[in-house]
Amino acid sequence: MTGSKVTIKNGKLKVPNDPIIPFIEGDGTGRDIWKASVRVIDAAVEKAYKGKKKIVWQEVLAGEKAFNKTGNWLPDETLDVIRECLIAIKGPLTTPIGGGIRSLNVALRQMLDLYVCLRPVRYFEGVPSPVKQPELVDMVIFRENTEDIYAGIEWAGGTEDATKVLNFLKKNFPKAFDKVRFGTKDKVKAYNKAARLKDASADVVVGVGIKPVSKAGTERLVRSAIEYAITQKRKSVTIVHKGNIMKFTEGGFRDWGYAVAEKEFGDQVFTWNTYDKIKAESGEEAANKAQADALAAGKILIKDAIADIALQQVLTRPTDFDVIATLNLNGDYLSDALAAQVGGIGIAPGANINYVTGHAIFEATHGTAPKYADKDVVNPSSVLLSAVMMLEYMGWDAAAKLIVKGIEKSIVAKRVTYDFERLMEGATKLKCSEFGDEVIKNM
Ligand SMILES: NC(=O)C1=CN([C@@H]2O[C@H](COP(=O)(O)OP(=O)(O)OC[C@H]3O[C@@H](n4cnc5c(N)ncnc54)[C@H](OP(=O)(O)O)[C@@H]3O)[C@@H](O)[C@H]2O)C=CC1
Ligand SMILES: O=C(O)CCC(=O)C(=O)O
Ligand SMILES: [Mg+2]
Repeated sequence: MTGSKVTIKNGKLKVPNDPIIPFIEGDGTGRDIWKASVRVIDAAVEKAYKGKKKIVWQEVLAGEKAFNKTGNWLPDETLDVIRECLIAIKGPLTTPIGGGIRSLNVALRQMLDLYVCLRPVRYFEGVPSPVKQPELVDMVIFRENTEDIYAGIEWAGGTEDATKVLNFLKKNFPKAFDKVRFGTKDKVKAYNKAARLKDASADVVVGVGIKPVSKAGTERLVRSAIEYAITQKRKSVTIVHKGNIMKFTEGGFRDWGYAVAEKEFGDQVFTWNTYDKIKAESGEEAANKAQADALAAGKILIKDAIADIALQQVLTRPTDFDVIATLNLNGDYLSDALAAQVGGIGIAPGANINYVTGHAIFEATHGTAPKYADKDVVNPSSVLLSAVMMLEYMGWDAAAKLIVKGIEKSIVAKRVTYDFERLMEGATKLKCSEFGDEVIKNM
């Protein structure tokens, strides 16, 4: 195989003119999207650099294609190649619900310790939206990508392991165990009797999960979000959490987040913690003035919001949100919900990054959309914009800009895939591959 590897030295990426970039095609619609996208990426690089730069694609297997060819859902070789080459791009991979294999997407993020799931959400002119002013939406989600529910510590209800965990709780943390509503036969029986249920089974079947959230894991995520806000000249970082209910995981995330902001970024930021302190000591007016002065001086505002109200306010007051730092599950919900405001999941890109090792896998926010698989109809823009993020990460901004230009012009001309066409008046419906052609034409 020709091509050279991307390397990293002293935290700086070195990208050759012929970088080997591993790609995973993906399951379901991943197949359609990849075919359309790779042509667009190659065309943009060719147009921007006239043959001086060229990506050398190397297919690596994961998901159904890997299983069918090798009997392994995620072959070691795939990990080895991505580890070596640093930067990769992937399509979505199917995860069964309830049982079966655990998520391969999550496995890749875990194994390469890609702790930031970066999902920018911005409006493109002409995109159909259910909100009145979608152009006000410009947010960047930093979603923690290795802890919380992604740690995957769960035991299936009714198994020996779940019983062991429940017995451990019963013995060591009796008060906590008491809160497990149907954790004993007596509780199940008493309820069934009171409810006069015919099936008076007293089986104890409780699925148990543990959600770890660490100080170190929180700090590296929030640090990355603040560094991004500073370098990209953003106005605020909002820590989104559910710390009122889960005090030591989500609440810990909030507190450690504020602490790392104050300790490591000192006079570059102004936090709501500081605001509260000034308010307690000198009153509200003084606190308001301190905050206004700090923002006028270009400091980044570090604030927080509880997750449920945050989901409402990103919709009703989008300008209050800029960079968002949040835990895994909140970030998962937020990224799909926010995508809806700016045209939907068909135009929602993302990246999974470890800023220390330089490893990064770029991928759309959406999944495999199985009902559309192999029909050549879905919108490839999420993967195309993920490729834009990848090219920017590589420092190939000129090629990135061409893809954005191509997408923008295609949307303004109302030549779009089904997801946009069904919401736009007078639009022409294009297939996934035809939209790819249109973007190339418009670059
Ligand atoms: N990173 C990854 O690899 C991810 C994988 N998944 C996996 O994908 C599978 C399917 O998940 P599901 O919950 O159905 O979510 P999906 O994101 O796959 O699809 C949900 C809906 O979103 C719309 N959609 C998705 N992709 C596109 C696109 N490219 N263009 C236009 N519209 C699109 C379609 O809406 P409509 O019906 O309105 O046309 C589709 O029915 C599951 O196995 C899940 O685990 C899920 C998320 C991420
Ligand atoms: O891995 C999966 O199947 C789902 C992942 C997901 O929803 C996401 O990354 O947003
Ligand atoms: Mg998701």
